[in-house]
Amino acid sequence: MMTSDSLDTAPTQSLLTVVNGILEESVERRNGEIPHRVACLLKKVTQELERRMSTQAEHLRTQNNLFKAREEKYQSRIRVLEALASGTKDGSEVKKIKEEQKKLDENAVIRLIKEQENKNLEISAFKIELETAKRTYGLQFSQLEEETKCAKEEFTLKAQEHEHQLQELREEDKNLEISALKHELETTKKTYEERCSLLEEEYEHRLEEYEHRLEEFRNEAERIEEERKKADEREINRLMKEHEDNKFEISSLKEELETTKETYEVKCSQLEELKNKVKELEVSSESKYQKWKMKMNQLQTVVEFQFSSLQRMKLSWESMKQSVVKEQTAYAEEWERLGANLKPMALAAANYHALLAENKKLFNEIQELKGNIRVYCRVRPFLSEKKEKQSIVEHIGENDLVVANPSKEGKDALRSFKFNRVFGHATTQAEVYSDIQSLIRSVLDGYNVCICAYGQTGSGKTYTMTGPNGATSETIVFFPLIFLQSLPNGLAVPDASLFPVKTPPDVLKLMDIGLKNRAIGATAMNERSSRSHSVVSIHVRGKDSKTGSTMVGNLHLVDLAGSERVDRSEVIGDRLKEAQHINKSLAALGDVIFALSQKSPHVPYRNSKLTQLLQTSLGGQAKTLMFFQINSDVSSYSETLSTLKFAERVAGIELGAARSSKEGKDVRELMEQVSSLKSALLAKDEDIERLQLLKGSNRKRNLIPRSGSSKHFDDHMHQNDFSHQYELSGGEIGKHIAETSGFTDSDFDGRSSDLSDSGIAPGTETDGSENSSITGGTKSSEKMER
Ligand SMILES: Nc1ncnc2c1ncn2[C@@H]1O[C@H](COP(=O)(O)OP(=O)(O)OP(=O)(O)O)[C@@H](O)[C@H]1O
Repeated sequence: MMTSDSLDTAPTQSLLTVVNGILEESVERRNGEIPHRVACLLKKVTQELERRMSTQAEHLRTQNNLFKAREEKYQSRIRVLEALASGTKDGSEVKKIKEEQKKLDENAVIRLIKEQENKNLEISAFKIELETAKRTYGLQFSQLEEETKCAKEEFTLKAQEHEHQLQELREEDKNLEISALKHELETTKKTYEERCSLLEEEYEHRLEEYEHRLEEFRNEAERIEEERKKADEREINRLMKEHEDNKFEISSLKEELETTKETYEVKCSQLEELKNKVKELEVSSESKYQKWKMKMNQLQTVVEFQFSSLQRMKLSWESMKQSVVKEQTAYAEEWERLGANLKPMALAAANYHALLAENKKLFNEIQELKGNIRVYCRVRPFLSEKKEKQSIVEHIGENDLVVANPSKEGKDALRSFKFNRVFGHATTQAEVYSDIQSLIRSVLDGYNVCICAYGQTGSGKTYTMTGPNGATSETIVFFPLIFLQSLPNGLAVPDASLFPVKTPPDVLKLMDIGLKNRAIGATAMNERSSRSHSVVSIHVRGKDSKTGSTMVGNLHLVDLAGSERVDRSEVIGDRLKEAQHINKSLAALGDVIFALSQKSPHVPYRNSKLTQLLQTSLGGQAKTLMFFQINSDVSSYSETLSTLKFAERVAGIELGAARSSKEGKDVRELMEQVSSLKSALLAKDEDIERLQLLKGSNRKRNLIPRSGSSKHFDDHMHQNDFSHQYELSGGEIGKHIAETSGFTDSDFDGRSSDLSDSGIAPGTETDGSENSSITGGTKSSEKMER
């Protein structure tokens, strides 16, 4: 391998020698009259060249060191790879990489040598050019020297000649001649000096040319050096990058090699294990083969035995087949019989739903006969802006709902209520109407019907009674009333007006006027809170042209003002007064309901105009339906609970069967029949009493006087009747009242024991109820009659 010193510094050295030669010559020339300036210039050039030469030598030494270091690294890498390759069977790959790397390195070195050679050629060309210039300059210089020498010799000869002539003239006319000679000498001297200056000028010119060319050489050398520097840098960068890549590749290869080595070792150990296992298996298979052979023999005996038993089974299967055929025919016959039996059952199942519907109808009829106020509960949906609110209503069934106390947890928090009907959040006005239309139509049959809405403020009473935008034929629940006629009535409400109506739109128009006149105000709980009760009474009178019977029916639509806690509705001033009035009248309604549910002899109807107005609906023979409206948001829990408790109490009121005002021929006949039956029954009762008394007189001494026996029997019946009533409705409801109004358990038990002591037969109860439905009277009124 060539060292960079011997390779790169040689042309610079030769250039320096040339320059030194020029310098020496210049110094010699200086002695022989070469100007001092040229010597200085040459010295400067030499110094510059020396400096550059040393810089280049330094640069080359650094590069050489770099190359050496790189070569050493490659060598060590190769050594590592060789070591790795010798340690594994896959060394061939590493060798291949090593060879590739070596080739790449060699190519790089060859390319560098080529570049170096090219640059050497360039430098030697410069050297030759410089030599030629030097030679030309030397020739010119020697020419000039020759010329100067000739001129000098000529000058010496001429001087000698003039000296000789001067000697001669000295003798003749020494002074004249001397002056002429002096003049000639001066002229010659002048010419010589002129020639000298010309030569000097030429020399200067040549020197300038030389300097210029030297400058050019210098620039060229700089350019070449710059290019070379750049090329070197590029090469170094590339090699560095390559080196980095190789380093990375080698490390990844090393890792791969490590993992391969590990896997190879694991595989080797596994192979060893497998080999051992194969050996073991070989040993065991031999013994197994012997065992299998034995088993085969055994199996053969078993198979032979099985075959013989199979033959036996075949025979028995044949006999079984025959018996199965017999069974199948019997089964088919049985199936046909079953089909015939199933038909009526299927028919019965088809009628089941119809029966269910009928059942419901009958239940409603019984309800009507019992005369309970119908209690409906409707849950108002969350208004759009409060959709995210938590609901206290846990369950809504057709007839029941469960509310949860938000301050309690678990089962203790839940409380269930049963009503005639419960309407959930999604119930529409149309659905409500379809449920109550038969009730409303009964107005046309001469019944008094009262529909009343009760609930806390903002719970949807007005919505239920009139629809979302007041009374319109699309939304109002009660619109399909037909053939309405007004009937004058002395109303207890002052300033109440009575208008004749003929068609449903007439009614709607009046209701609309009434709604507009109704006091409405905004409270914290309802933007359009009704601040008064609204009662719309529709009086209907009709006549059956066929039978000649007449009927008079009343429909009361009562939209109560909201019950409210003034602290929650945040009312003040007039609103507060309104709220107090509203609450007072509602409290009066509560008192009436309480008295009725307890069958109190005095019912305080006269405590408020509202209860006075509703007297015929609550205590008379009307059909009454009360909507209890509730809000299901958590903040309304206490109001909702008290509304539901109140509703529960209302459900316990027995009004007796509603009585129609229709009185036709058939009804009159029926009434007559009933009264004759009643008198017959009374005669029979007296007979029984008499017989009982006779029987008793035989056993006891103290005879009961005949005049008091009837009264005692009446009392007995009275007691039975009361107990019967209590059992039908009071027992169940009594419990609720006990919870809501401080009715104690002992009271309740006492009444229950009355009931058990009475010993009334179930037949008597049935007789009693049939009686009341025929006469249309209530149970209490029946008692009075007796
Ligand atoms: N079933 C329902 N579906 C949709 N919105 C309802 C329903 N019930 C009530 N609302 C709405 O709730 C708000 C309060 O209803 P409404 O005015 O009928 O209550 P209210 O019980 O009559 O109140 P107040 O006793 O204060 O007069 C109204 O905006 C009404 O439209």
